[in-house]
Amino acid sequence: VLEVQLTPFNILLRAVLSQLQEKDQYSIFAQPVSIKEVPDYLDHIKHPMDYSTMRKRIDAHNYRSLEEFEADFNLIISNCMTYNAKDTFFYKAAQRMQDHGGSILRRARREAERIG
Ligand SMILES: CCOC(=O)c1ccc2c(c1)NC(=O)[C@@H](C)N2
Repeated sequence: VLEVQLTPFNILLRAVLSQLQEKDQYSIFAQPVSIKEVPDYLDHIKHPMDYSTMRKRIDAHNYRSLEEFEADFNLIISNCMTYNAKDTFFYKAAQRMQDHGGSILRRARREAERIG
């Protein structure tokens, strides 16, 4: 059985990830971009990231700080804005996700300070 240690920090990260995913109403950030669907994606994007990969990193205790978690979130956004042109549905979705994420992460930072 996957023994995932439930530290307060890990519980916080999982809650923040769920709040971010709630804002991804079309689940375009939920899984790695499909190389079948987007064959040239890895020619442009050297560090792909998505929410399922972040969830794996939480369970593997790969995040030692909220900053490291935020860096992966920002990677999702920057990859999307790099690969997709400004007038696309995807680019606009990344802008909205960035706005929503900003306030979610600000609240999380205060909570992380509180639990120490
Ligand atoms: C089934 C077709 O799916 C896609 O082409 C596709 C699906 C999801 C995507 C994406 C493309 N591009 C992106 O930049 C990130 C944000 N998400």
